Amino acid sequence: MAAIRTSGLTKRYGDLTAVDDLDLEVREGEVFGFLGPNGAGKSTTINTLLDFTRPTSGSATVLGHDSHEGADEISPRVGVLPEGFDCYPRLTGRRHVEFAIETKDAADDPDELLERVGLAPDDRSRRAGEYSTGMRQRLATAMALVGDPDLLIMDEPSSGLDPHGIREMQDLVRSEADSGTTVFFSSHILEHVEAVCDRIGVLNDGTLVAVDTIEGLRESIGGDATMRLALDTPTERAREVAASIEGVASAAVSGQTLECSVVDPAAKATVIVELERAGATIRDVRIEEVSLESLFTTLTNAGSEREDHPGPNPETKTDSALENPDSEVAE
Ligand SMILES: Nc1ncnc2c1ncn2[C@@H]1O[C@H](COP(=O)(O)OP(=O)(O)OP(=O)(O)O)[C@@H](O)[C@H]1O
Repeated sequence: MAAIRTSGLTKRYGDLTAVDDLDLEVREGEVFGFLGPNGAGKSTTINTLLDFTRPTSGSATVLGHDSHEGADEISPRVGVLPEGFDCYPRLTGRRHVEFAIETKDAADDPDELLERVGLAPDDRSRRAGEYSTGMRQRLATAMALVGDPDLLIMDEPSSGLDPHGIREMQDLVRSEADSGTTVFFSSHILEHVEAVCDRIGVLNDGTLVAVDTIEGLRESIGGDATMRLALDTPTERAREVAASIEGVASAAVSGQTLECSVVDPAAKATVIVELERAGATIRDVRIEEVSLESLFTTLTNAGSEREDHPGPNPETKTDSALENPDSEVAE
């Protein structure tokens, strides 16, 4: 069963079509990133799933129930992190979570949830009106986790968080998914999406323009990666070895660097292994992937069409495998 399924979902506001004939499936247990430029229709879609707004036509099911008819069945099983969470300024953070627990008739320990989202014990007893934006976001996340939901719907979960908080949010999303929760979240921050999502859907002007894994999108758009290997002595033999590897489209020597255009991600490790086997000494490896920003720009034409919201810079992302132990080659 799909955790979320929309079919022909359409929402119009007068002449404006915010969501246009959307067919979307989010599988149980996956982390699904919902991307799109400002005004693409992400929040409208989420509001429809949560029955905050009714579609003009089409329908949506959430956890197997119609989003409107089955709202009472859906609501206790869904945790929601809304965009721009409004707190009760006079109530403490802990009281907010206690309130969510009472409302859902759940048996959670508020401090355990607040601990999970990194809200310090002292802060839990402070009035939420005194909270920073990031603290409010952590509080809203704790409230979304109440009742161990089967589905988490998060609108911009990284909003207002510092880099440490963003990392914690990513860990939390992954650990929720590992325990079987489906996570559906919208974001503009592409590197966060890339870090946690199993699949992404890209919405543009209310229309779904792509659904795939990030690797799948890279492949379908034809994004080759470029490997730059700094060698002690970049010989013609080294170039030939690299060029003969399946998945390497071309190889060229420039100064001390051997540059390979790689069409199959698996070929990157082979290039290193085969060059070393051929006696080459590799000093450094740099890999430039087609960045998610670049994919996003290609899919949404964000740069050319929306002068009010300029598109992200379609530059490639550079990783040095030797400097960054998390990069693909080092794994
Ligand atoms: N209540 C409303 N009345 C009229 N138009 C609306 C309403 N809500 C949304 N819209 C319009 O629908 C379109 C989609 O808006 P929506 O908020 O769903 O986009 P979004 O993808 O979530 O954008 P953002 O990334 O900026 O949050 C926009 O053009 C917006 O102005």
